[in-house]
Amino acid sequence: MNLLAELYRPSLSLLTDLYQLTMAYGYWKNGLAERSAVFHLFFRNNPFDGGYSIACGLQTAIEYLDKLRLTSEDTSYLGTLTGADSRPLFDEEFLDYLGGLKFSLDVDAIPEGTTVYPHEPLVRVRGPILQCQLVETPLLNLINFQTLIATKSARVCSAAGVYASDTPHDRVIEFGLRRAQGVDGALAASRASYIGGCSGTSNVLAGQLMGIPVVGTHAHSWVMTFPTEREAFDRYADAMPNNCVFLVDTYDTLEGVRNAVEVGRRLRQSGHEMLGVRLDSGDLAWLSIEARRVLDDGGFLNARIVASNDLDERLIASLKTQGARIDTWGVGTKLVTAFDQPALGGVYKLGAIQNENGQWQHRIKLSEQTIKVSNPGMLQVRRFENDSEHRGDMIYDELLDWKPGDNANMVDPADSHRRKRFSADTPSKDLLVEILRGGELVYSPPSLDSIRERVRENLNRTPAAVQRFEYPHEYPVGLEQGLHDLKSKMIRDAREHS
Ligand SMILES: Nc1ncnc2c1ncn2[C@@H]1O[C@H](COP(=O)(O)OP(=O)(O)OP(=O)(O)O)[C@@H](O)[C@H]1O
Ligand SMILES: O=P(O)(O)OC[C@H]1O[C@H](OP(=O)(O)OP(=O)(O)O)[C@H](O)[C@@H]1O
Ligand SMILES: O=C(O)c1cccnc1
Repeated sequence: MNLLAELYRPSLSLLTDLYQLTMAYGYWKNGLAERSAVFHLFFRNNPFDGGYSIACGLQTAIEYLDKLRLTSEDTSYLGTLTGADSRPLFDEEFLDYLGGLKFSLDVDAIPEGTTVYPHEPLVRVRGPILQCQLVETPLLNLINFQTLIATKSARVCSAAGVYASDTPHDRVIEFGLRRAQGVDGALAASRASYIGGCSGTSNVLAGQLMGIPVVGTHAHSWVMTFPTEREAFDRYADAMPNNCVFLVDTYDTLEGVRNAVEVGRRLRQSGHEMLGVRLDSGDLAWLSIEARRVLDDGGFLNARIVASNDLDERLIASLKTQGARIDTWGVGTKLVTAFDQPALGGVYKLGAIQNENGQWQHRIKLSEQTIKVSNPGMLQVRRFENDSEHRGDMIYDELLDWKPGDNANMVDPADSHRRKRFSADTPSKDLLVEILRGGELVYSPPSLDSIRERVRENLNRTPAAVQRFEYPHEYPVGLEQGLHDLKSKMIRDAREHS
């Protein structure tokens, strides 16, 4: 199933910023359109003041790249755009060139579900510079948002105990559709939330399009429709005996749990089991403890306690430490809108460009802040590990001499005095894998469930100190020594000549 193609049946090729097209025109006019370049997509800070992020959005990016070509409707529209003198922005010959363009990019990327860190290229795009430029904005759009939400989801799910071996029973359900940022925001958030560890979504279209399990209880309006809460639960049980999670807080929460127990007994007599109750207001810690007692005393030891109401990872962690007996967490607004940090600041920077003789030339973007200076080269990430944990990631340049299997010496990009060494026999692997070659897909996209499994494996191998919410330990990410030396020289040269 191709989510983007389903949602946007017409071409998505103009889903880009106009400046990508103005530059494309400039490259073409100057005879540079086919000049090879390499760009990297990366972010500079983990979201939510956290210690890690979860790569996400690649499959949607592949769907976009795979279908990429400009239709005659696209080029006709571009032909209507005019400049300050009211003349066309683009000439006909250029529009014909765009219309005939067969995208031929090489794309490498870190698979979805992998833990990733600041400065690491999540996606590397190589090929004619005009093409690299046109895909910048949509790649950022797709990867930034889904990476942000998958990271939020992983944090929420970790807090809820989804990844802990002693609480395998705990679940998080994504309830965000009603408060998400539009239709695509909601669907992309459902996908990324599922990847981050949620067990299901309330969004039925996400279920239909992507096979995400759909889950639903009932609203206060159901209870308010009937003269009494007891009658509302009875009528619901009659209608849906196989899906009974009763919302118990419309009038008096514990009275609501007692009503649920009564209706649950009646359900049992007809051969059905009440699934649980939902709490949606009040002191969720105290009410869940009391609700557990009422359910257990009533003989409903397996009935689940679902809680919702503006939850996020910090509130869930606090409720856990208060001894809350909640085992299913319904999380909406704060998950799908990434409420406390609504955007990931991923960027896309040029690393190298070929000269007219086909030789690669490194490029760098300077900044007042050293940490914001881009990394030159054709970058790859090497992850070093031991039997149980990831130990550090080294960004290296495939155009330089260092090769996998050499001793590794990496330098902290924020502080060149901080270094880390890994001997040649330390187990390690490259994180970026081949996705497209010459515009053709060479990657077998994994299922959503295997991406979820990758998140679990990666978090299991990420040090606990890196995963904690308060002042997380900084996971070591460094530049390979040769790359660090080249970058330092380029900074010195650029500053001398500016
Ligand atoms: N034990 C608790 N510790 C910390 N925060 C809690 C606890 N119980 C509930 N909360 C949170 O406190 C916030 C306020 O909840 P409360 O039900 O009092 O207000 P409300 O949502 O405005 O209620 P109502 O829906 O009845 O208007 C919610 O975000 C809720 O998740
Ligand atoms: O709080 P969130 O994390 O965003 O989770 C979704 C919320 O949406 C519903 O409330 P709403 O008041 O919209 O409808 P209701 O009448 O079903 O409670 C639900 O009861 C949750 O409280
Ligand atoms: O099924 C639910 O309980 C639900 C669905 C959407 C939003 N809030 C709750």
